[in-house]
Amino acid sequence: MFPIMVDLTDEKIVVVGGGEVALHKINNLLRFGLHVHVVSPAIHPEIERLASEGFVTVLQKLVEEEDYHDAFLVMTVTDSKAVNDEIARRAKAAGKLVVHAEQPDLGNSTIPASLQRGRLVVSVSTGGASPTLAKQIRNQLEEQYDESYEDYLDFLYEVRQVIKKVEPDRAVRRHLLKIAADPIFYKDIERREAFLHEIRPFAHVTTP
Ligand SMILES: C[C@@]1(CC(=O)O)C2=NC(=C\c3[nH]c(c(CCC(=O)O)c3CC(=O)O)Cc3[nH]c(c(CC(=O)O)c3CCC(=O)O)/C=C3\N/C(=C\2)[C@@H](CCC(=O)O)[C@]3(C)CC(=O)O)/[C@H]1CCC(=O)O
Ligand SMILES: NC(=O)c1ccc[n+]([C@@H]2O[C@H](COP(=O)([O-])OP(=O)(O)OC[C@H]3O[C@@H](n4cnc5c(N)ncnc54)[C@H](O)[C@@H]3O)[C@@H](O)[C@H]2O)c1
Repeated sequence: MFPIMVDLTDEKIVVVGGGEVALHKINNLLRFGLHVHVVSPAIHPEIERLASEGFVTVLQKLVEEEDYHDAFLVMTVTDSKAVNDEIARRAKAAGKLVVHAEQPDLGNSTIPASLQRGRLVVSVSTGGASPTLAKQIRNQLEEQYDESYEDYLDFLYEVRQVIKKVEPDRAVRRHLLKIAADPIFYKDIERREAFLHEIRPFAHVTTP
């Protein structure tokens, strides 16, 4: 399995099935600010609530191909293996990302356990061996990478944007970016401001 970050902001995501597992998968997608389409005759009350708040669009019916033909990502989480298999087969043939929540090798993607601190995302996959272990490792990492990383990553992002703008020389750019990643800037917030102050004056200089 190849790890990759995918921007799903403007993509259609369809979850087929509206039970407990669908709810879990939907909540995970919502954590990343995504909108989700759900197709299922039975809908978990919590999914109904999310729909009433506009986070989820529900089609309360048995799934048909037209419900996911324009989707980018399809998750099959019904309690019918035959239905899950059929959707996975068709959606994969149509070149879509497919998570088969019951038999992962019939899809082409799986969801890792993840933690998010602003721009920092850490995800853990066990290749289907043990989602529970993935969750345990994620929980351990959650303690190491606490909420303070959110601001720290914003600082690093800002530094990177400024340096990319002001420094035309690749070697110098790399050197400056390496300095920015010194752990001292994680620990000492005042130094962040000082560093930004040092590099910012050149930010208005544009290269022709
Ligand atoms: C990581 C996480 C992400 C998320 O879903 O958000 C995730 N599953 C989570 C939890 C979890 N899932 C299950 C249990 C019960 C214990 C157990 O069965 O082990 C628990 C534990 C719990 O709930 O505490 C049952 C289960 N899961 C799968 C099957 C089918 C099979 O056997 O492969 C069955 C059996 C169904 C049955 O009983 O028939 C399949 C998949 N689950 C995956 C991801 C993908 C592989 C990721 C990897 O290996 O690293 C994969 C392959 C496909 C996919 O769904 O993407 C999330 C935890 C993180 C979090 O909470 O944040
Ligand atoms: N990947 C994971 O993390 C994970 C974890 C646990 C279980 N599972 C698997 O997920 C599946 C669902 O589990 P659950 O507990 O949510 O089941 P559930 O019984 O709570 O929900 C099943 C849902 O599928 C819907 N459904 C059935 N046929 C349908 C059809 N033709 N079209 C659209 N929707 C249809 C039902 O209306 C219902 O909402 C099971 O196969 C289970 O083995 C996966």
